[in-house]
Amino acid sequence: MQYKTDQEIQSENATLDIRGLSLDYIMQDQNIHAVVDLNLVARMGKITALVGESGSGKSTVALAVMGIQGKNAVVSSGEIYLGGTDILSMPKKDMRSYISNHASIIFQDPIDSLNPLLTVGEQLVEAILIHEKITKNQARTIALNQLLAVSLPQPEKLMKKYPFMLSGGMCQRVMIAIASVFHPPLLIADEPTTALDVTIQAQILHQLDSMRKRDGTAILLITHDLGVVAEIADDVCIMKDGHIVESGTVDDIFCNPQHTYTRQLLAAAL
Ligand SMILES: Nc1ncnc2c1ncn2[C@@H]1O[C@H](COP(=O)(O)OP(=O)(O)OP(=O)(O)O)[C@@H](O)[C@H]1O
Ligand code: NI
Repeated sequence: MQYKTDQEIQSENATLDIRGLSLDYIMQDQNIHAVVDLNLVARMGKITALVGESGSGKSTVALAVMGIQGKNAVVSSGEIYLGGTDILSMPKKDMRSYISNHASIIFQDPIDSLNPLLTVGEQLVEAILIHEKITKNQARTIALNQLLAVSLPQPEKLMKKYPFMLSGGMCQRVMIAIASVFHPPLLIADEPTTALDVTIQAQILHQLDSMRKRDGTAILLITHDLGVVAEIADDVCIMKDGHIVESGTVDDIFCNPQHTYTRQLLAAAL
């Protein structure tokens, strides 16, 4: 019998498996080492929280996985396995469509993420038609169901509305509906509730959790909020200055933190 290494065991069920990723932003007078030799796994049907102070490199990781990092970003080493394939080794043109079939991202500011000139219905139908060869009417039916799935009432009316007519919480639900329309194996949520009222935050997190349960989506949740992490995450990665300083299950991190920085974060959150 062959024994598996820790890395192999960790990689099983890994929808996202980042190995040794280093990414620099090239600036005129200096290079910023935004991500340094980073390893991170997001598992199917689980929520992995990526936590760290502002500027530690969390969003850079998210953008790199989506292939939408800034033009001045250079990956100097590492692999990003998405659904088992290293996206960094793909030709650029294949990479874009591969990523869009495997991953979605939602951001902090849902209103900015929607197109102000199109109705909710038009944007949802458009997103559906990108992924499925069906008629507009069929796409409309799916769109209505998607809105119901994120607990938005009166979806018929909502389809005709423009983003500015909705609250921030409703916009974020619409974003989740759009992001989950093709049941992506991976959803990245980059501080999805930071801009929302506390009461709405819990509802949005609940939507992400039901997506994980319903579709088996692996969710990478970027957040500052350790309370949210304790409540909803399965795994946690603690990031500082471009490095993952510690990772483990929620129990590992909260009950038995190894790194000084993790202890400081926990102490600050009490
Ligand atoms: N396009 C860019 N060009 C140059 N530097 C950048 C660029 N984007 C980000 N940075 C720098 O890279 C580092 C990591 O930024 P990043 O946005 O990934 O951090 P973050 O952890 O998401 O922070 P926050 O919690 O504030 O969102 C920071 O020093 C930031 O200033
Ligand atoms: Ni960020």
